[in-house]
Amino acid sequence: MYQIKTFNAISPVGLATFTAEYQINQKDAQPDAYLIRSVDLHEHDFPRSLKAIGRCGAGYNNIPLERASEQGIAVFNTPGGNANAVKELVLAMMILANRQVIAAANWTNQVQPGADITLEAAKSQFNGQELLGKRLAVIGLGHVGSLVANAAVNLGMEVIGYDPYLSADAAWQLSREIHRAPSLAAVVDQADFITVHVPKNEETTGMIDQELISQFKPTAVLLNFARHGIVDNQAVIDALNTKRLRWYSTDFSDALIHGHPRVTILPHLGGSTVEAEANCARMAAKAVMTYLTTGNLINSVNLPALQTPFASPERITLIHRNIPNMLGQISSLIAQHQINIENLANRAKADFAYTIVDVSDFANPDQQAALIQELAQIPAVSRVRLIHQPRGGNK
Ligand SMILES: NC(=O)c1ccc[n+]([C@@H]2O[C@H](COP(=O)([O-])OP(=O)(O)OC[C@H]3O[C@@H](n4cnc5c(N)ncnc54)[C@H](O)[C@@H]3O)[C@@H](O)[C@H]2O)c1
Ligand SMILES: O=C(O)[C@H](O)COP(=O)(O)O
Repeated sequence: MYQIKTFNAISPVGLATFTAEYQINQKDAQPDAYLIRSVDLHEHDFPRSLKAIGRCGAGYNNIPLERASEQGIAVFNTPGGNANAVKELVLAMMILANRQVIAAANWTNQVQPGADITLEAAKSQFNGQELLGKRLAVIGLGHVGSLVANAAVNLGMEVIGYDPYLSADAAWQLSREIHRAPSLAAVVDQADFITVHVPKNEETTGMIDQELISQFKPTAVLLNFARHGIVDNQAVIDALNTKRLRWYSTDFSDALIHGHPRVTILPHLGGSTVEAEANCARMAAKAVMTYLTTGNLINSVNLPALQTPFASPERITLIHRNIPNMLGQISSLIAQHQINIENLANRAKADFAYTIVDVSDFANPDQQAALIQELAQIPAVSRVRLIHQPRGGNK
């Protein structure tokens, strides 16, 4: 029986994906895996039993990846699982900003009941503009950015994108009508809307800063539904107050922007739809179950993708540092026990690597335990697991 511990509100549809071999939130259980959303795990101590973290969502800056790898924990996210939900909200926020929807609805609510709110004098203060023909800059053209960009093309907008790391798969998703900018300065030039869809990391923290905002059209609307801190909020407030920016819409609040009349803040709602929450929880549950029962890695963010069918009923998996002679040490220990390697797969991702070794049968349980212990003692190995091929197929 595997033990799953959840943090945050995880969709019941996703939790129902777990089969009978899994218990969820059992009291006093040693968790094999966490299922989480945005809970901040940077100060959290991982129990030794923990082998996997499934992040039901896209962003994983709430998880200490280096420490997870060092402690032999595979971390998974759910790429694209909530992208449509974010796309729809970003489109809504562009329309809200351009049609003064919130201000007009608030005004209507506070006039005397029965007053003629359709009078020209009253309604002309809420005159808006259309999206058709306006220029949208999309920074980051991954799962969310590409959907926003394509939808904006379909709404008749002129779309220009910037993504220096665009994958070939992501490029295939993009409408051919989307222009590609060579730099941040070029993408924001003359844009009516600028929307940011990059992960938060060292490079992207503060990427929308005072200098970049000074190159916006003063009538531009800025949208940040990616992460707090990617946009420099002080620079936004300065630009709004000096009429260098028209509007800021974001999913992330702080004291600097709170209550500003030309800022719309939502309580991190981008991925909060029934459909997106179910998609993400289902994807995370599947990745965690696959990893626990087969050792195969799908959608891991700290370890490489590695999937291989069982070549024999016994499989050893190892998470280790990506340094020379790891495979030499692993295979010679296995050979010392007169055990044959039926298949070996290895792949690295940055400082860590993952190895799957399918081996011939052990002579007895003692030999099995001895080998696993010896492998775990190799310096730079952070986790060794022995997995028996699941019944009912070669997954
Ligand atoms: N508000 C929400 O609820 C919500 C929901 C989903 C995602 N997000 C956030 O949005 C981010 C993007 O989500 P996604 O699913 O599209 O991720 P993704 O990984 O599919 O796409 C991110 C894209 O950003 C690009 N990129 C990385 N660094 C860049 C840089 N310096 N300049 C330009 N482009 C860069 C990458 O090449 C990639 O194509 C997530 O990391 C998460 O933080 C927020
Ligand atoms: O990165 C994400 O997927 C979003 O920010 C959603 O976060 P949430 O799961 O806390 O709503």
